[in-house]
Amino acid sequence: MTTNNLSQTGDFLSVTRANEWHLEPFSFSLDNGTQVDVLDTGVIQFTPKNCGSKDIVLSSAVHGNETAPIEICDELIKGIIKGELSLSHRVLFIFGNPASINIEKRFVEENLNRLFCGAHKKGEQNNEKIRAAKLEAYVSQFFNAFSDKNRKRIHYDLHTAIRDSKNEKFAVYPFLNGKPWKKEELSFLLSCGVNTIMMMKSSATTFSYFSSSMFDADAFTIELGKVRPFGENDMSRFEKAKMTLTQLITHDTVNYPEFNFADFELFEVYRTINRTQQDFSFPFSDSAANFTGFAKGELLATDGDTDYFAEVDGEAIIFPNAKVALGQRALLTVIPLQNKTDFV
Ligand SMILES: O=C(O)CCC(=O)N[C@@H](CCC(=O)O)C(=O)O
Ligand SMILES: [Zn+2]
Repeated sequence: MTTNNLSQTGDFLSVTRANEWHLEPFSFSLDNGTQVDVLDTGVIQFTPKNCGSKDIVLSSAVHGNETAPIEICDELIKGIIKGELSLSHRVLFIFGNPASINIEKRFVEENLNRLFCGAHKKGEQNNEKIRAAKLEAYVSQFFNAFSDKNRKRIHYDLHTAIRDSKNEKFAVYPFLNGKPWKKEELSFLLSCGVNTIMMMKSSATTFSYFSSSMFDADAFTIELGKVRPFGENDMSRFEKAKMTLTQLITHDTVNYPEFNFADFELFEVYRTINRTQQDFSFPFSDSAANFTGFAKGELLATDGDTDYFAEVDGEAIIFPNAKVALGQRALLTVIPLQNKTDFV
């Protein structure tokens, strides 16, 4: 696959995989007048003739082995380039870490999703840190291109989880620094088949927190299912998400069914447990699913000489990973959201 026939095939994923860390920018336009700007490997910007009212970033492959979201975005990009989908808004697609797609791993040297908000500047440089800096720049130019305060900025960072989850699809709502959560965004997520939302309580160096905090974008990390290799995803399980994303980018406005708290399971982070010692372990097996609750007093994790016990009944585990780098998050725990008044 060469870059020359991208305009015929729409196969930007293959172009991206053939150019792991860098691709010279190039542009072309579609018969319907949409401008296509390839900004780098994995980064493609679509500007329809009428720019609409939304600036939408859809990222996948921030972790290379999370293939279902890559397949969804690949299909959307192909549909747009082939003229089967007609955009109503500006859209920036990002395949975050192409080299990690090729090795079918979460990352090459370092977890890209811990390197945003300037974290890439710290310590010895590597390809993932350089990539994080570039992705920040592409997203910044995309959101800053229009100064109109009425435009709606959106960033959905699409992932799949390493473990099974009791609630198969769930979203991380980045910490909003005191601003209220948006019912309309939750209705969008529900339409994607995501009824479980985790409200974060502190800043992070994730991609979604970057767009949320720097650009006031409605941004989420969305976990659409479980990590599986290409070819092993049951794409019917992602149909609602794909259809809802298609509507989002091709319709001027989308009306979701009326918001109802009863349709959701809302959680708040109770605490974050970091791995600080080589000797870090969980008492539960690798098959323990996300959202498994523990009784007060049950052991949750051991970090060197420190044991962490559940402090409240029902404290539930999310993203347990004993192999993270020292200093990084090895476990989140959540409890049901206590205060449901802070919504608009
Ligand atoms: O299943 C897992 O352990 C990780 C799945 C994943 O990649 N989750 C994201 C969440 C990011 C956030 O907190 O917004 C991550 O860990 O980067
Ligand atoms: Zn991920």
